[in-house]
This record gives sequence, structure tokens and C-alpha cells, in this order.
Amino acid sequence: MTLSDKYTDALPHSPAHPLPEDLVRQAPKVLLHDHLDGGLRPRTVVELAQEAGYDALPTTVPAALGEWFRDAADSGSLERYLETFAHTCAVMQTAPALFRIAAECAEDLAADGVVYAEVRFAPEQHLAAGLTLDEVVDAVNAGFREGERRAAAAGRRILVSTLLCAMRHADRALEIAELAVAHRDRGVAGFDIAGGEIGNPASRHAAAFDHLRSEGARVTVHAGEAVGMESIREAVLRCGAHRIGHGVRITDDIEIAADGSVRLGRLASYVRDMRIALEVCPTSNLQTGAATSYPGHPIDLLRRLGFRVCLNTDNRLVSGTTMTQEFQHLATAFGYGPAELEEFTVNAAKAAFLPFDERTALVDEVIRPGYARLRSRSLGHVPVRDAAAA
Ligand SMILES: O=c1[nH]cnc2c1ncn2[C@H]1C[C@H](O)[C@@H](CO)O1
Ligand SMILES: [Zn+2]
Repeated sequence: MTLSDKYTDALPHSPAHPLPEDLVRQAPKVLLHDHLDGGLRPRTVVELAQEAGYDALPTTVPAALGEWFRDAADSGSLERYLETFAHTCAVMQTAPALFRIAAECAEDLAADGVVYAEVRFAPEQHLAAGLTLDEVVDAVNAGFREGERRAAAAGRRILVSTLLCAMRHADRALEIAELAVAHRDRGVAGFDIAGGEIGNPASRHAAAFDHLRSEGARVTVHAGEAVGMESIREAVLRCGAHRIGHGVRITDDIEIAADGSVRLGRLASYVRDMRIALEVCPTSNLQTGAATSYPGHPIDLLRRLGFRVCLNTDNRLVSGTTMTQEFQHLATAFGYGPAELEEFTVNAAKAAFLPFDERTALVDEVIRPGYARLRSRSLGHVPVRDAAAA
């Protein structure tokens, strides 16, 4: 029995009741954890592979390729999940390819109702055809601006910021940290470290994190996905992470007694007290073995305990998901209604690597009015939790 199974048993929780999909799609959403190289359109992968002469794709039928990614990544292992990115990175080696992929990313997110996104990628993985790190970042940012323009022309408002990832197993973290600082007034909102967690401690890249700290840069760290508390402790206390990518294994530091009383250890308390956001990605967690099922996922436990939890896609292609689908899974698993969707969205906006006045404007001028409109339109929908209480 997992900790959240136990907690679910201790607290009565609502039966399944999916929210209407179009309602979820139209709700304004904020996405902080989405990988550019994990979210390509399958058709784009096929077309760019043809252009680049890359003939190692498992299939060139777009729908079948989408299924292949999801199935291949569905192994219970983060390492095998990450192997699938060889195919996407292979077609992301020129400025026009990066521009196209970034523009389509912004368009797809806007069509899914995302109003603000931070999209990440590892520049060092896009140098094989001779681009420089600066050229990679410039091409992606130009693509995001184009995608924002196309979305606006279609009547959808979205703003996309970039996060630059270093890779845990590689040795370019300081260079990428410097790159993130150099581009911070030109579309780059912060730094992340990704890749295989086991055997690759983030603390090995202390020089990068020291540089980021001394420059006052914003930092998120993938941690607590394949490794538990030790990895989260490092991320927060040694690397200075303002947010944690995944972080779901923080439950290792939470105890629930038979009578339902809850005790947080020192690390879990620190994360909650300091409002360090957990960028939770449920579907990805099921694929990599960080969680066992949607109803057994610790996101609901963490939310109820007051952690700053937000909901994310991680990799829309590799995990075969969208923000709308992630919300739908939780609505079904936990009986969530618009109030919980709004809560996750406000949490994400508060944790965004945007200036304070822009975060406030996002909450007050976009999210709150958006959910108020939604509530007035969705009076017909009564979440089971509310119906039971009525
Ligand atoms: O969930 C993840 N954990 C660790 N690394 C990840 C995850 N999803 C994607 N990545 C890696 C693979 C990509 O090539 C890289 C940069 O986006 O980040
Ligand atoms: Zn990730």
C-alpha cells in the first residue's frame, strides 16, 4: 500500500466524475513543466526526419508514431522513458526545425487553453549540425514569438517563456547556467537540470548552481522522481531550487498515523513552509514508475496538506497527454471540479518565473475572471463532492 493509498483510505474521497472536456479545455491554464523535445507533433517528427534524412524512426505513420512514443515510454523506468528522446532530438538540429517546433508548441498549448507556459529544453542536445548554443536559444525563442502571434491571430492569448536545461549526466551545466543568465532578458526565465536521476546527483554541478545563485537567477530542478528525499534535499538546500520538477517522493518524509493524523518531517516541512512548488506530472509518473495509478497518485494528498502543487504535462508526445487530459484524469480519480482546477492554476501562476507584477496580473486579470466566467457557464455541472454535501 502506498502512502497516498493509505491517506485515501483515511479520508473519504469522492467517486469518479469526469468534468466536461470542453469546459476543462476552455479554462485558463498555466503550465510550468513541459519539455520542447518531448512535445512535438508526430507529423512534424515524420516530416523533419524526411528532410534531415533521419531514417531510424520506428514508423513514419504519424498516428502510429504517437502511439509508439507513449508505449515505449511506458516501461516503469525513467532511463527507458528518456531513451525515446533520441528520435526527437535527431530532428531538432537546425534553426528552421527548432523554430517550427517552438511555434507549433505555442500554438498547441494555446489551443489547449494554456495562457502562460514555461517550456524547457537542453540546448546542448541541439548542436550536432553545427549550431551554437546562442543560435539554438535564439531559434527557439523566435519560434515561440511566432507561435504566440499565430495563437493571437486565432483569438487565443498565450505567453511562452523558456527554461534552459542542463543534463545531469553531462558536464556542461555551468555553461548552460551562464547561457540562461545571458538570455534572461530575452525570453529565458530560468534554469533546470534534467536527465537520469539515479547515479547523477545534482550537487555534482555545484559550480552552475553557485553561479545562478550569485546572479539571482530562477532555478527548478528535476528531483524526487526516480530518487527520493536525498535528491530533493540536495535540490532545495544545496542547489537553491525555487521549484522542484516532480518532487512526488517528498511523501517519503510524510507519515500518516492510523488515526489519520499527519506528521511532516523536516524536509517536507521546509518545502511546504518555503512554498517551493512541486511541478507534478501524473501521467509521466505512471510511465516512469514514480506513481502507481491516478487514484493512488500523491498529488491529492500533497494538495490537501497545503503544498504548492501545480499540474503539468512533462512531455505531451512521449506521455501522450495534454493539460486538459491531465486535469481530466484527476477529475475522474478525485472528483475534482472547477475549484480544484483553479487552485492548481493559481498555484502555478504564483510559482511562475515571471516578475511579481506580471504574476499578479496573470492571477487577477486572466485566471480569476476566466474561472468566474466558467462557473457561470457550468452551473449545470455539479461535482459529486458538492452534490453529496447538498
Ligand atoms: O521527467 C523527466 N525527468 C528527467 N529528465 C527528463 C524528463 N522528461 C524529459 N527529460 C529530459 C529529456 C530531454 O531530452 C531533456 C531536455 O528537455 O530532459
Ligand atoms: Zn520533466
